[in-house]
Amino acid sequence: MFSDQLKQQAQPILSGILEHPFIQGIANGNVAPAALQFYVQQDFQYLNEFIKIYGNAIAKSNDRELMGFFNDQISFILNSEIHPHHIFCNIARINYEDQQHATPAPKAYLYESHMHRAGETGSLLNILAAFQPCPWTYTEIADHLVAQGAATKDNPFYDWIMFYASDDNDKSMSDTVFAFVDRFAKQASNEELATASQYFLKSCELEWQFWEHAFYQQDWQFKATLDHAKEDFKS
Ligand SMILES: Cc1ncc(C[n+]2csc(CCO)c2C)c(N)n1
Repeated sequence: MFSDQLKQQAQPILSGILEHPFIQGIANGNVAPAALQFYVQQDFQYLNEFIKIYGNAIAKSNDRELMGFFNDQISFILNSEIHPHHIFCNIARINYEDQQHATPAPKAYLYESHMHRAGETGSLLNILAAFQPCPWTYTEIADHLVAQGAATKDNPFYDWIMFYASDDNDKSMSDTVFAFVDRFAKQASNEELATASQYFLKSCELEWQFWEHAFYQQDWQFKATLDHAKEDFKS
């Protein structure tokens, strides 16, 4: 199946994510507050873009099942994804509302642009492939942390891990997306599959880059220039 092929192709990137110092920090309950804060600031912006991309995806969908799926994703982001953000904010001792006005940093900007670009191709296969690493890598991260015994009650990230860990009784969100991907892949040419695979793998790398830029707080070199320019237009 195409989804199995995608997972296999992405293995080196997935290993890189699981070994990333940010994820290791979650495993041992110790991540620098500055990294958590940068993550929440950037993720808030990233998820806003995600909602718009899902909205566009609904406009391209022709069946109610897919429309319902995208609708569920939007609801999930609006109503549930705030929970893991609150966990990071509590650990970093920062106020969530204060983190919601950041300028997207270069890596987040690239990831958001990549998603929009997938949308612009007009192909639901490309859109689903580009967005799949979002639920997939998070489920893999959480399940990996549970399997390595990191989800203990004394770990401050316990609730974060359990939020994303897959539930035995429930088909995970990630499996649902892979099922849609396979459905569209059946009607696709080899060339279309190759394109979708590139969208998928680049999003996987951008997931890695997202942890990386938060861990090291990588921002625009001339961020002060950007921010000063914003001030110039404030009345
Ligand atoms: C950079 C980044 N990637 C993935 C997620 C996790 N996530 C966001 S929405 C969603 C459900 C799928 O629509 C999941 C699992 C995140 N918060 N930030």
